[in-house]
Amino acid sequence: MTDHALLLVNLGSPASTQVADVRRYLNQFLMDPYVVDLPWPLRRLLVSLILVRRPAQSAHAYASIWWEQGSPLIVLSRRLQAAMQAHWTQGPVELAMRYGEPSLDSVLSRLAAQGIERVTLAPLYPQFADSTTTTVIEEARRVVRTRKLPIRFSILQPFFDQPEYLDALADSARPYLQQGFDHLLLSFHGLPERHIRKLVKGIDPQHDLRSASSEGVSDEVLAVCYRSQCLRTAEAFAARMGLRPGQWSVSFQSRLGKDKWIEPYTETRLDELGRQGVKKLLVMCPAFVADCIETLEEIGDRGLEQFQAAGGERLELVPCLNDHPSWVEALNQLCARAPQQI
Ligand SMILES: C=CC1=C(C)c2cc3[nH]c(cc4nc(cc5[nH]c(cc1n2)c(C)c5CCC(=O)O)C(CCC(=O)O)=C4C)c(C)c3C=C
Ligand SMILES: [Fe+2]
Ligand SMILES: [Fe+2]
Repeated sequence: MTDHALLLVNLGSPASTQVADVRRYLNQFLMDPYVVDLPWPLRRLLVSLILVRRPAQSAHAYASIWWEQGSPLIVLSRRLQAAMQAHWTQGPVELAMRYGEPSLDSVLSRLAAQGIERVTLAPLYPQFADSTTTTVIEEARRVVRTRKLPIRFSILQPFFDQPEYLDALADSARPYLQQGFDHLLLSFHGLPERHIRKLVKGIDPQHDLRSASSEGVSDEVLAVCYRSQCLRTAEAFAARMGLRPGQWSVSFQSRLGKDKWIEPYTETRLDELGRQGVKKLLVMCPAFVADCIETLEEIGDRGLEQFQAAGGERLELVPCLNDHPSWVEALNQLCARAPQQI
């Protein structure tokens, strides 16, 4: 059978580091109601305000990490796509981005024109959030509906606690941990607390968004609570690596706007760790499967400066899974058991 495609989907990047391209990308990204979850008039107003200064700042940041072949996120995702093709024998392996190019619309239309009727859709996010997983699935469904494409989906489920993903994380990080370190910080992308509260309120309105551990969280809450899923990933990783309590901690990065985001903030932890006398800090970012502006610039550049200003000496960024062979194998196994949608 060669008519069953695998479609990897990541977030996407601006077309270039030009301010106009960054503004176009940020506008598409932030006007997504799953990302800025306000009614349209308020969303339009808030995003327009963000677009006054942010595009120039972000363009500068993108320019500092951009590669000759393009955005690291896209280049690394292409490498993963190429590596996956050797494992996925049921049909083509394609890559789409939720924002920017290649769009879900263009890739799904091309697959349908080639006669592909089954697609395993793989949102490349280990932990579930409406602003990442849900928006990919809904956009893919919208394209199929509006273009009347004869495509049926299987969908890769969030894999934050799956042994294949955790083993791949352990394999890719092990050489860095073996070199020795004073502390390991697992920095996940943040999320406004409101995004989680609205999902858990019908299940457990008292769910604690400050807890230090995912222990005792019910399966129902765990299924929708991004923060608990991040904690669960970190705890399982620490157990696999035999880390002692106090040797590692979790934080959340990339806060945007004035809303309350999930804590502790990575910025705060970098200051604390530097002041507490940590000299060699390892940072890994398990919410990202590919290195991107958030890992390379926010942690690798700005995070390092901040850590050193607080008294730290070395900050080593553990690369994301990218196209690590263990991850390629793991992703193939996870995708092979993705449930078919009705
Ligand atoms: C890993 C999961 C991610 C979640 C959850 C997420 C939520 C989220 N992000 C923003 C705002 C921005 N994120 C930006 C970059 C970015 N975000 C993710 C992943 C998640 N985002 C990735 C992989 C990237 C990198 C893109 C790249 O091209 O390298 C940016 C753009 C960069 C910048 O200007 O800082 C913004 C803005 C919100 C508001 C949000 C949840 C509500
Ligand atoms: Fe983001
Ligand atoms: Fe960021």
